[in-house]
Amino acid sequence: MQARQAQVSQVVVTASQMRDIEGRIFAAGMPVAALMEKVAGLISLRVQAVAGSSVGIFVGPGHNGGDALVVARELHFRGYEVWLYSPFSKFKELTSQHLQYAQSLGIKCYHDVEQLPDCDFLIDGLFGFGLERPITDHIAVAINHLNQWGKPILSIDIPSGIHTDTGEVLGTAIRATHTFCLGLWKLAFLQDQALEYIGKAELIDFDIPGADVQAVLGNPPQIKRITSVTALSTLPLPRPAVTHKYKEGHLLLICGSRRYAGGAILTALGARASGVGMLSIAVPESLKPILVSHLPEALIIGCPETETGAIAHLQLPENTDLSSFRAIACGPGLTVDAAPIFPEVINSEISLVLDADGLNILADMGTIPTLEKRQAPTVLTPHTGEFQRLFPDIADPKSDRIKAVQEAAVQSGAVVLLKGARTAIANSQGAIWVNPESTPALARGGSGDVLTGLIGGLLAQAATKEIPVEDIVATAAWWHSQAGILAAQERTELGVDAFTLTQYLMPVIKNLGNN
Ligand SMILES: NC(=O)C1=CN([C@@H]2O[C@H](COP(=O)(O)OP(=O)(O)OC[C@H]3O[C@@H](n4cnc5c(N)ncnc54)[C@H](O)[C@@H]3O)[C@@H](O)[C@H]2O)[C@@H](O)CC1
Ligand SMILES: [K+]
Repeated sequence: MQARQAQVSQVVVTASQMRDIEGRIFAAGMPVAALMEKVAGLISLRVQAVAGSSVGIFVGPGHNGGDALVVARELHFRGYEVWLYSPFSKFKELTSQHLQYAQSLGIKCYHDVEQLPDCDFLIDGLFGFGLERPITDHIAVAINHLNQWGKPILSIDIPSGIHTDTGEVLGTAIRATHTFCLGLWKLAFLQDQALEYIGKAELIDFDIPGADVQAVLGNPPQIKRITSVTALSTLPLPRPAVTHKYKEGHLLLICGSRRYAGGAILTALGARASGVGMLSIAVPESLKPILVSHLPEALIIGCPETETGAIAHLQLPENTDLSSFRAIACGPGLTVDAAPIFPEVINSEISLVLDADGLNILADMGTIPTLEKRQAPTVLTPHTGEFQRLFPDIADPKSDRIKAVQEAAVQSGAVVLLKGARTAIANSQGAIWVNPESTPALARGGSGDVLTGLIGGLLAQAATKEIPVEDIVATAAWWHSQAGILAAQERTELGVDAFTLTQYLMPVIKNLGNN
């Protein structure tokens, strides 16, 4: 049972994949009406957990409307006052039958939204994954009207008007306070632009057979949600009983400038929290004392600096070159004046994480031709603005972030992590991880630096193991956001400065009982 839940919670589908999965279930003999009855029964149980005794239910022409009508009937029998609103005159057959039966029970159906009586909450069953074109005319007017009521709205499957795959608003959309996603997570639930319409999201598992999911999505599926199970499986825990510091990875950070000393410290604290065996930090010479005072365990490499206080060139200790390290993380606080060190960094033959000014310098050099020279794995961690500078020829990440990050990874050969409310990570084969939980508390200067250090530290520890780089990057993204969530729970969303965030990384893992 738990294994099934763990599997279902990782799965993400598009509308067409959901339709194919549904088609297989029906072809195998499950009656359509029986499935609707089962699913809507589960929804009505969840609805009853919401306060209120009178409900307005919006009914669409397809099976989303059919679900809504079964819920209406169930709530009616449970003693709720139920009113229906439907602007349609034609319905799919099953939906039409449910409407007829609901009306025979005395449940009123209004065609004009203005006639719908005042009620405690609303249920949206206008459109599900069958929405195929923008909502216009009187339906759009009605949706805008309902949004202004200020009542809780519970959407069935997806808020009506949201594109199931891209999360775009097609014309207009219901702003739900709560959405019950049916069967499997739809892609829109992982697209930033849909989040403010979805409200609190909940999956209603209705026992879709794993074989049907696998037959349609493949094994492993191309898009996966990161969960605590997937994240923990790649963490370097437990450590082997016999080991030593170099076996647990040696990470080189290249970061900081006279102007941005804090970025170097935060990156280093993120790396420290990863548990990495050895940490070396290359900074401009003048930053050395402050780094030493914050990270007494690290080896601080003071480098000659430019007039502006950036690293002028990498001056590694004697008998050391870049191949002495297992991974490099480079960028936070560097300023673009550190560009002259880049050819050496890019030519290194170990895993490389680039962030912040590291990405800006890469964009100036030309992302794709520059990365072609690299043999070892590269990880890029842009936010939307950096992404657009790195990949000016790729479709706007604002309209479909998941497609954009996928294209960027395929074209560049790098593992690309696109930061956002739902951070997405893609590899060069187009496989994607999306982080399904985060907090706006992390929208704060310096939290990205912490992530860069954390990714670098985990990569350095994993360098000799056969864990795909994108899995490690996904784990770091999950860990980082869970620390933000935990910190926000204890300190509010205003209390999660980047330093505080570093202090919550360990408790996340400890809470899971895996120390
Ligand atoms: N996938 C599954 O396994 C299950 C699906 N069920 C429900 O079925 C839904 C999908 O049902 P349908 O395929 O019937 O699709 P929908 O109910 O989402 O809507 C499709 C209907 O809306 C019309 N339509 C689409 N866009 C429109 C627009 N912009 N303006 C006006 N009309 C528009 C179409 O012509 C069609 O009649 C799911 O979202 C879910 O609620 C559940 O009943 C049971 C299980
Ligand atoms: K809906």
